[in-house]
Amino acid sequence: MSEKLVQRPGLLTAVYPEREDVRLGTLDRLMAAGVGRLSQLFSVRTATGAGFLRRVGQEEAALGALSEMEFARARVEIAQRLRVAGLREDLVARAFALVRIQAERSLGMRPFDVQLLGGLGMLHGRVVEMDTGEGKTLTASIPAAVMALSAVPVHIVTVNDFLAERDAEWMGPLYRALGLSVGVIVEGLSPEARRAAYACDICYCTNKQVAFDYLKDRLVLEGETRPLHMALEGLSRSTPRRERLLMRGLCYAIVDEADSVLIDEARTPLIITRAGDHSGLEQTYRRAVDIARRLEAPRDYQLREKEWRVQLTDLGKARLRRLSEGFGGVWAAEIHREELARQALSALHLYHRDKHYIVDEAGVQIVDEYTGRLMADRSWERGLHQMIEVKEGCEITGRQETLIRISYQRFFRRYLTLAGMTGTAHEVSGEMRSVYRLRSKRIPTNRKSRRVNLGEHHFATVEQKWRAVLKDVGEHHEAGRPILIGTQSIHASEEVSRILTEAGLAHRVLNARQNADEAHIIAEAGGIGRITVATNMAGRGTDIRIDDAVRAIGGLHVIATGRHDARRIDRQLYGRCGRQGDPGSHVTYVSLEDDLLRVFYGPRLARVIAFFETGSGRVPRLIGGALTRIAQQATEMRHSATRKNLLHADDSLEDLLAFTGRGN
Ligand SMILES: Nc1ncnc2c1ncn2[C@@H]1O[C@H](COP(=O)(O)OP(=O)(O)OP(=O)(O)O)[C@@H](O)[C@H]1O
Repeated sequence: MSEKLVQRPGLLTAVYPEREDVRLGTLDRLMAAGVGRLSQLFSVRTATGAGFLRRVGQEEAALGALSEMEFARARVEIAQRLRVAGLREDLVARAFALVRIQAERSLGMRPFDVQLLGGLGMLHGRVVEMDTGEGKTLTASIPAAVMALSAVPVHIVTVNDFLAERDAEWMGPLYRALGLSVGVIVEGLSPEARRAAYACDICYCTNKQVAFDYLKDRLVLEGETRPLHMALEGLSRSTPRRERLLMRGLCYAIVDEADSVLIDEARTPLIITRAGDHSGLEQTYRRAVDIARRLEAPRDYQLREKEWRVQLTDLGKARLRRLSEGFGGVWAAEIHREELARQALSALHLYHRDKHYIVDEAGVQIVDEYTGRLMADRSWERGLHQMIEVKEGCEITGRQETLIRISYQRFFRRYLTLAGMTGTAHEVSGEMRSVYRLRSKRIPTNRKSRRVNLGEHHFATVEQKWRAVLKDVGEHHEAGRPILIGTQSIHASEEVSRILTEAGLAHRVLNARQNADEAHIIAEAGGIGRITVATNMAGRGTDIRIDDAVRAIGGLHVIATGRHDARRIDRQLYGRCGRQGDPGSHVTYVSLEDDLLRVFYGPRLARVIAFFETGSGRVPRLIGGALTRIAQQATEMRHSATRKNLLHADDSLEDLLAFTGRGN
């Protein structure tokens, strides 16, 4: 049994007893003064593991025997003591017991031992890895409640509005019964509503909303964070800046799907902008796309999909010069001219409609490659977005002027204590440690997993893959089992939908274009005979519940119709079945024409495809498996290396995908 140091949030409240004072500026100041170090001096040791569970068990027996009145009194007393003494082991164990009892009473779920251990890990500022479906939502509520009882403002950060709302509503009765308030921040809330939600003891939000609100607060503070200055201002002005702040600082956060937020999104800069002047630029974008359409591969340029860039050849450069002769302005300078051409060629040939973006009445909207969701107010930088708009014949949006920016990586490092949870941490635990100084902890499953892996099947062409998928669907559908078919893009989901319709199989589709009914589709996806086709949207966080009738015939069957660049994303999809010890199975179908393999191996693959194409197109497992594994692992390593480089070179942020927050 090991012993761990625990930060003592009691100190924070002791220094600033008025909780309203624990504000952004104050906290930055506290951090600068080295509160982290100070609190370690006062820190206490908490046993982990079996000893802790035993202690919670004893406290639970004592608290459980109390009358309702006595229980309420005990709750107030625990909170008071936590506020004064901080997270002392005996108090933490008592608080955990309190939350466990209350969760059973308010939610009908008694946290399992493994959930208590997960909660303890997060209280220690760890990223806990708990298998998909093990109940992370309930697990997070335990450290959240304990921190909140100790008067530390808590943010629970989820990956989308849907989950933020769902989790806040689901866990709400528990918090309220503990005397804690709970708020939720979603897109489109007014500043007043935001302020009210952040003022709650526990606030559910998305990574994007919370980071933008932080940026807005920084704009209000205009870099001024000295508490003395702010106090004076409070006396002298009728509307001091402090009143205009949205949050109460960055104290303790639990990041759900930590690998997605802290790793996949780490390099995304968040930017607050104001409309800039783009007169004149519009013509430039149109000309760039026009010229790019006249350039030909491979003579004038080469597409380097693997490195995600376009390279102009010498012939292409000369042609570009001739085609832009007489345009003057930016076109006269070789470096700008070529940059414009490369951007326009990327817009035309690297970014594909219904994969990287969709076009609807709002114009060009980016689709997140990991979550499959639309990112309504995100745009590509350096004119790329505008050039895609030209390509698609949409109205060109204005170029924005940057007011302030931050990356997720920098933002999350500003929390006094950061914790996280995910079903898939181990592939990126090293990265999490080096970038965020976050250690990860693996929590065992509550019950033995009954998820069956039916393996990976390889086919030469996409056509042949779809045929095999259809056969698989037919077999499992006949048995009555609900089926979830995971696809890599909106386009692929619609292709599968077409094939199923032709085969006369009723189904529902969930993708960024058809998401109005998301909650309803998910609620029904586990029913007998249901077929659901989805993009990665049905990956993380989606809880497909099944009943006893479905359990009896083998549970949910998940069909992955390709492999993602990152193995974690595949594992998230498989995790939709076999939850909480339920039965379930998953199977993967891959074709040598899939993007992952096509991009990695390039034209070399054509000969292999031709060799296996005859008949059913089946590729022997040894060959197909090796080809897929090598491509996936190498791609994953390349992404990881790119991320590391980017994090070290902040300047490169300019080149990347950007949010353009539209402020309030
Ligand atoms: N202690 C418990 N007792 C009974 N049911 C529980 C308990 N904890 C969780 N569950 C159930 O387990 C299911 C999965 O919970 P949840 O969606 O939080 O899992 P998850 O770990 O977040 O999954 P994912 O990794 O897929 O997001 C839910 O239906 C929930 O009701």
